[in-house]
Amino acid sequence: MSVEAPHPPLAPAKLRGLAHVFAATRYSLAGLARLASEAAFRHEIALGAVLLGTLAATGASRVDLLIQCGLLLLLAAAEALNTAIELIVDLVSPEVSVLAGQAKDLGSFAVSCVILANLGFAVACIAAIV
Ligand SMILES: Nc1ncnc2c1ncn2[C@@H]1O[C@H](COP(=O)(O)OP(=O)(O)OP(=O)(O)O)[C@@H](O)[C@H]1O
Repeated sequence: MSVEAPHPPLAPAKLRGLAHVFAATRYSLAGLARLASEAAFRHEIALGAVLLGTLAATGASRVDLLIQCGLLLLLAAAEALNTAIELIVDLVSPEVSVLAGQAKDLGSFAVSCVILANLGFAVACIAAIV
């Protein structure tokens, strides 16, 4: 008698219209909850609070604050994609390999670039004010 292997859980059915919008919002919130469990993301939130607080305290314009918020959102997006890369690499290559290391290093570099853009913009704004 042959024993069948258990089926992997099926992906959710494709939705359309408003149901798709609500489902996409639910998936995004689940992604945000997963990201919040990453120490790096919590450090970036702290960095964002410091940058926005410093800009506000030095009298930066609303436009500058909006641009900084946009750069911080880009940082959150980069960190989310970096975390996704790390999860996929750990899934397909849990053993040490050159390609796995390079994939993770590239994700880290992407995050570092956006952190530098945030710091550079904040410093330039503050230097222009004081
Ligand atoms: N499977 C692997 N093979 C080879 N090198 C790896 C592997 N996993 C991780 N590394 C190396 O270790 C580094 C850190 O990987 P790790 O998964 O611990 O990321 P992390 O410290 O959690 O990153 P982050 O702080 O961005 O979440 C990688 O950038 C890579 O250089």
